[in-house]
Amino acid sequence: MQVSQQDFEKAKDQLKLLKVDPGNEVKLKLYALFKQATQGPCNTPKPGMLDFVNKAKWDAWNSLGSLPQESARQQYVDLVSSLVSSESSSHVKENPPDSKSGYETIEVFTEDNITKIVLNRPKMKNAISVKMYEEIMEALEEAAKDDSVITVLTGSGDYYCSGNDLNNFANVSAGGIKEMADNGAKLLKNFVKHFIDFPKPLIAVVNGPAVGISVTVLGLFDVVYSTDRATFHTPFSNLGQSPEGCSSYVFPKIMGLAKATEMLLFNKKLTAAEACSVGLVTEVFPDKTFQKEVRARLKAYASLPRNSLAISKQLLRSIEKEKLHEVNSQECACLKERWLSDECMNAVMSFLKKKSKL
Ligand SMILES: CCCCCC/C=C/C(=O)SCCNC(=O)CCNC(=O)[C@H](O)C(C)(C)COP(=O)(O)OP(=O)(O)OC[C@H]1O[C@@H](n2cnc3c(N)ncnc32)[C@H](O)[C@@H]1OP(=O)(O)O
Repeated sequence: MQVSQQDFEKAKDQLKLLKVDPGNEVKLKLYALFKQATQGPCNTPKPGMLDFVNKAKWDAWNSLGSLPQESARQQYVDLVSSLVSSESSSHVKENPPDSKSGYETIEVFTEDNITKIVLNRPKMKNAISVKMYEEIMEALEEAAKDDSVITVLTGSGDYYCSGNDLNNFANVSAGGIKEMADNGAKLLKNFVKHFIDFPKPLIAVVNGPAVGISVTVLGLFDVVYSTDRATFHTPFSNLGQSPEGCSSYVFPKIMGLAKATEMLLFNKKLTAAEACSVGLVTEVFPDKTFQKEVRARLKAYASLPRNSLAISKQLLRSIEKEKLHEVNSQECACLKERWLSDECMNAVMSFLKKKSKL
């Protein structure tokens, strides 16, 4: 049976209304089928090697070969309807009643004097997209001003956070790679600044593995609680990159130069127990009782006098603030250069290639 134009248009509209991100691989497939259905086989010139996004799209479309337009249309409609039905059968979590609305990539709510910021891209292991960097900064600004006593950062799903979303490097703007690196460095510097300057006690509730920038900024938190299931990994050298989040300064101070070197240069992944023994993590809890035990601690801390806590935090942190801003600037300047290097471009390209199974 042929798919009518009406069914095809309906599928297009349904796709726009999907709440759950179908993932890059599926998005590429949908793109390719749509192009094939509307324009026939791929006949445009192949984009350049470094134009990651358009190259991945071109490859996906080209891989459909001479698939008839009618079959592409059918496959497109089938794929959209399978996404719609899997979304309606999956549990799409509603925001809790007191949650602050308007965020796409995080959830924020305040309860018992605690503002909780939850990284909410569980299918992507809470990788930090550009949008998520921006939303976390906005949420921290709001939390700094609201009535809460303490602020908590945690992840949804099985991961705490898989670090920078490597797709951030795929969206090369018209200004080219240099402009992308400039913008990335500005964004990163501002992001880390929000942690350096945060005025209230900031607590990380590390609910699962943590990678990259989600690990490095832990040195700027006041307390880090972790499940025993978590690991702490900063694979910067694997990616041809260099440390950020002030870790080049804070990690050696916390754990000594040798341990910091193992992590930041040689990609050593720490277990939660190891991270605790070197002082990066404050306390580790069995995964089974993690949430319950941590909740009890947080509730107790949040009942302490607000101003006293904020003033004491300033006393503990203010001596280092200027130094931290300086380190942040240096790290971002260094990373900007790294992002333009062959070492980094090849590593990122290899991750994105594997992802889109090219
Ligand atoms: C604006 C620029 C600021 C830059 C700041 C500097 C920051 C530096 C860093 O943070 S460096 C660290 C970067 N992160 C990584 O290198 C991790 C990459 N991801 C992985 O290695 C793995 O995905 C994993 C070990 C985190 C999890 O592995 P696994 O359990 O096997 O799950 P999947 O790989 O299947 O993951 C599911 C899904 O999520 C995608 N994904 C996960 N993490 C990232 C990521 N960091 N960037 C992009 N995409 C990520 C993964 O590809 C899968 O997607 P798919 O379902 O295939 O579409």
